[in-house]
Amino acid sequence: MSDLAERVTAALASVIDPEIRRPISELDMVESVSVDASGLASVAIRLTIVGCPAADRIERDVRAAVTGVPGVMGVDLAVGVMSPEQRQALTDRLRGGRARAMPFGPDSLTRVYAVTSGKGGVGKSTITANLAVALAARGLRVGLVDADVHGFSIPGLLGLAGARPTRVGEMILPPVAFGVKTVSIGMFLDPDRGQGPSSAVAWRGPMLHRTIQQFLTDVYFGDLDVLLLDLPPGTGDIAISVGQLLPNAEVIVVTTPQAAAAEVAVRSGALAAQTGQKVYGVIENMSGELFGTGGGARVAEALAAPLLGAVPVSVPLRVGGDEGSPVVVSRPEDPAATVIRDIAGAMASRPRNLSGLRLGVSPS
Ligand SMILES: Nc1ncnc2c1ncn2[C@@H]1O[C@H](COP(=O)(O)OP(=O)(O)OP(=O)(O)O)[C@@H](O)[C@H]1O
Repeated sequence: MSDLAERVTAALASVIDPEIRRPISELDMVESVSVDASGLASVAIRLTIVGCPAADRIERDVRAAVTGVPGVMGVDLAVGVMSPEQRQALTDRLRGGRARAMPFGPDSLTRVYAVTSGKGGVGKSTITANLAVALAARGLRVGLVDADVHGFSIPGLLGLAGARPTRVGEMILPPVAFGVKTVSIGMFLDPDRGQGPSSAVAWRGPMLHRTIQQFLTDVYFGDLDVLLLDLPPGTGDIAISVGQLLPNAEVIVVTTPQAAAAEVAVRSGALAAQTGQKVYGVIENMSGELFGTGGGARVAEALAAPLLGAVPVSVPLRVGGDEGSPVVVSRPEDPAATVIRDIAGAMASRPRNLSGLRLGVSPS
């Protein structure tokens, strides 16, 4: 290969597949590169699937990268598609040669947080989405699984309403918003077959268990620093499934300040202990004049866990959710955003998960 062709190949390493988030050169997507005497670069790339939604972007980025190499006078770009065998080889490689297995078990370095609440409407999904975005804004690699079958509010909160994951073979590539790789049961419902959020409520035990397991196994998150799960409120099947599938997950309990809410929140936090999970902490939401304060502290005390913060009632937080523009990035100075960013700061400062390497030293 000529020097110039080598430089073109090196430049292609700067083109990142926007879904898989790795350089296309690492993904076997660069088929061939040559440069003729006149400086015309002929580049052939192959996309993972036909109709790849990222195709335009990849093409544009390839052209820009190649044109930017000094000495290149023009680009002749051929775009093809991987064969099923090539695709299989790629998905095998992305999995690190492992068989289909759940990558977030006890020996993974990813910190897994399951966010739960005693009842609906306390702002659990809003807090989870903002925490995820705040963590990603700090440079962490963040995944978010919306397992709230009664709500599916995460896609809307992140501006991903209507987004669909891309499938590469049996691998599912999650849409990314605000740096957060996001997957929701809502993304797999087929409205043409009458499936929608209301029909999903009828899903019970085994099917939900399989779905969560599939999310955790088949969705390609890559190496994550943090995985957040938005659980349905209460102590239902999903919470139990997550407890079984991810005994290493730490639980975050969201509650409002009122006594009744606090009581049920304690119950959902206590479930964590039964499945061997730890409660990382409690977040009081909608704290302040309107609803009072104290629920969070009571729940924290009952669960022997810290109160991570009290998020005040905030119009920008709600509006940001309605508009799919999380307040932690759109209005970071908002008081609710500040509290959530502080909680994310504390989470981000924890080392990677070393629960597999317990030293027998209690932190308290
Ligand atoms: N601190 C807050 N200030 C003002 N509005 C808030 C606050 N937190 C959440 N909300 C609003 O409360 C409503 C419920 O929030 P959200 O959907 O996040 O609750 P949830 O606990 O996840 O509910 P469910 O589990 O039933 O889906 C939303 O309209 C949201 O914008």
